[in-house]
Amino acid sequence: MNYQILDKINSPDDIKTLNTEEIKKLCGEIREFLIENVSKTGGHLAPNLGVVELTIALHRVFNSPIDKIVWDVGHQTYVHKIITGRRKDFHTLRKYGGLSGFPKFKESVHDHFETGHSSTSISAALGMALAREIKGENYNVVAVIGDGAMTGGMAFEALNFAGHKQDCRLIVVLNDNEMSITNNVGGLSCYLNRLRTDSKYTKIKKDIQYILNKVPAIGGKLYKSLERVKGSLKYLLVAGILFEELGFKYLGPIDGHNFNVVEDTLRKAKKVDGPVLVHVITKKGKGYWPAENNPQLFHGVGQFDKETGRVIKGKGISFTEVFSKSIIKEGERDPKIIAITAAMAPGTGLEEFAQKYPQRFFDVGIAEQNAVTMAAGLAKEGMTPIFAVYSTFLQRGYDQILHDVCLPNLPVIFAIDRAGIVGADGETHQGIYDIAYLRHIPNITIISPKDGQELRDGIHTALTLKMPVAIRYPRDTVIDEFIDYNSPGILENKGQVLKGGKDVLIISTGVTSNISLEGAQKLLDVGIKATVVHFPYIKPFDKDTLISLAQKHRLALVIEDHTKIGGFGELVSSLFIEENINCKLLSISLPDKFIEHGSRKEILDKYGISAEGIYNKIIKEISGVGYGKESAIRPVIG
Ligand SMILES: Cc1ncc(C[n+]2csc(CCOP(=O)(O)OP(=O)(O)O)c2C)c(N)n1
Ligand SMILES: CC(=O)[C@@H](O)[C@H](O)COP(=O)(O)O
Ligand SMILES: [Mg+2]
Repeated sequence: MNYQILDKINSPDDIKTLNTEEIKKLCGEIREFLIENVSKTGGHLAPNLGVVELTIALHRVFNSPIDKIVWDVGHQTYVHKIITGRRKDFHTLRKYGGLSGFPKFKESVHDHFETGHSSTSISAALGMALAREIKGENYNVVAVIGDGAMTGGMAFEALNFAGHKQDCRLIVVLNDNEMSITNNVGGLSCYLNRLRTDSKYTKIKKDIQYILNKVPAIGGKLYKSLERVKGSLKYLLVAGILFEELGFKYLGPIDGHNFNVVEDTLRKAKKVDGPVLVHVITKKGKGYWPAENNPQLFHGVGQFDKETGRVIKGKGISFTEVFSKSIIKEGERDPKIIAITAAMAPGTGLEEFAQKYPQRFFDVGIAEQNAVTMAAGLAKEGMTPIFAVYSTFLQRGYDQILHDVCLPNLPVIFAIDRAGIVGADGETHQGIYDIAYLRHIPNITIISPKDGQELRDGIHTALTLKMPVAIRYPRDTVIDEFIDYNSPGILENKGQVLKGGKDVLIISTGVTSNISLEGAQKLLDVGIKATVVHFPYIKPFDKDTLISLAQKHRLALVIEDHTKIGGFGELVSSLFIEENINCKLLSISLPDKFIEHGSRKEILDKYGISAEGIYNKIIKEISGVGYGKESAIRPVIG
């Protein structure tokens, strides 16, 4: 597709010379380009449609890469990427080996801070601005943060300190579209809403001015006192008083789609000698009616038909859907069950529970630390809280899990979705550290179901244990056709032999046990009989089953969709050593590096977490040294 203006834009300098008409045209072309491309690749369409004018204005007013623009979350940087020379690669967005959906140093000098988790931009920008002061350099640092991200605690930690540093120029642009993924929540959101809509300040100011104009003869004292009242209004009603009191000069609220107003206000902010916050009002999904009408659906969307806006649905039932149905059933059974989300109700499957039990559902905003300790408080008072959260985002609440839940042994359930490789979101979102960050905490139980029924039973079991329990499951579909939601069983903490063999023992947990079975089948095709054992609990761990099976084999393989360090494999290998098991143990897990984006299957295959990977690992071992004619497994191939 050809674009009259966009085709000429290869760097931020190319937009600095455009006139207002050309900019308007460019905004339309960028929206067209986004819809066209994201309809094919999937991605964060609505957030990006909402920041077209803002992004262009930022790159016209500020001079990246000398000036530093730091985005919050970073899911709304597609326009930034288009302007900074990456348009030609947009067909590779979120694809293996292609453009990331988030800022990456390796992609561009204009990506000034890497991100993917919320509420970090002000802290990062503040650090960069302080460095500038210390080095005696002179450039602008701008944080661009959404109203959802502003509900994250660390944003306030940063505002608190930045506002105090009156000698440190920092520009914070608050992109307020009234949305997080769902409608934004909390007192801040209500306050921002008042700022958006409250014309009380301007009305009263006009009324006083009317009096002053109409009755100039009222003379000295009264006139002066009215003047003072008008002046002090600023402290009673001034828009942005919250930010002003924290030490920020507040500019706004302004229409984030009126390009000239945005550019003029950013130029004003640039001149402020100290911290300044620019409050920009935008519409999430602007310019594409399906996204404007449903910004939640188009926040992070799969492939869709751009003519109709119909999203192309994947096949099968997801683990999230199983959780969603399970929590409803448990909620019917136990009125003490409370569901908590940190701004992720749709992704974690809590929307139906929220509709059915609004009094027992809490969306705390992007505030995982608060979610964990609030759950601890609920549990302390006899409730049964379940915090549904992505593995990667639960990392934010580590200290609270340890100190506020597990140390006092309070019965909080962590429904950990997106555990394992997530795919397109890449490094910042992979759920591959939770075994490592949870298993060493005393009192915690970790359940790792292999299919939908085990997830259903695991949730029910967790609720009966009355102790801290984490249940981890992937961004994937379940393999079982029928799941009995009505009469869940108790998921026993016992290793399950899924397939009997004698030549090699394959050890796994969670959905990876299904891969183990596939690997065993590939080995059987060449005459190697593998035993497959699945452990539905990671902690406490059924070591008796492991030991008794390991003692009957000369070769074993442990496989997991988790980082090697601190993972399930290390648990198994430590037991082999402790129990002096005379069986060689191989392992397949993720290496000690950040794992790139691509589809979940592509990434699992790349790192050998697959039937192929199991087959190759075992065959290589058998065909290698030490398996001569006396070995338990004679080379059966080659
Ligand atoms: C710590 C953390 N928790 C949750 C998320 C998931 N998440 C990504 S974007 C988003 C909403 C962001 O809202 P806002 O900052 O207003 O940006 P908008 O999408 O409205 O432009 C959430 C909750 C995250 N990225 N990081
Ligand atoms: C940007 C962000 O953090 C979320 O939008 C995340 O991308 C959602 O992930 P899922 O698509 O797995 O729900
Ligand atoms: Mg928002």
